[in-house]
Amino acid sequence: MSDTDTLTVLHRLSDLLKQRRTADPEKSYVARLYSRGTAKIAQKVGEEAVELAIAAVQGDRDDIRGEAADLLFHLMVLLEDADLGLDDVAAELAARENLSGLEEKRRRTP
Ligand SMILES: N=c1c2ncn([C@@H]3O[C@H](COP(=O)(O)OP(=O)(O)OP(=O)(O)O)[C@@H](O)[C@H]3O)c2ncn1[C@@H]1O[C@H](COP(=O)(O)O)[C@@H](O)[C@H]1O
Repeated sequence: MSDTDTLTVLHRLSDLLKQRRTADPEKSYVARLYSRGTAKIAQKVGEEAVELAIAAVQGDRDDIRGEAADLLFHLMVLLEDADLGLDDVAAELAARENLSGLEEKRRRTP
């Protein structure tokens, strides 16, 4: 696998986000986010999601790519802050395989 392979990049970032838990907030953006707390991290995820949504509507693919990276990065910080990782999310998605979203909604709605 190459250094830019999708899963390799995500795992490398995931490992870095773990290491940053004990880093100096003066020297690391991620450590600063952790030190500002869960509400601040959640706020950043919300902001980045809105920025991505706006980029999607405007339709500039470079902007969409950049904003999607910002959102994914901050989402991974949020997961690490919650003691969760991409593996947990992948397991959730795997459990949903073979069940259509429409069928899931039908089962949920009385
Ligand atoms: N992928 C990213 C990444 N993407 C975006 N960002 C930062 O996210 C910030 C978002 O910009 P904003 O203006 O919204 O942030 P802000 O001004 O601090 O926000 P407010 O506090 O004012 O709300 C910018 O500072 C970006 O540089 C990232 N910072 C770090 N990483 C990765 O995380 C690693 C560890 O980073 P450090 O912890 O800083 O060493 C890096 O090596 C990168 O791999």
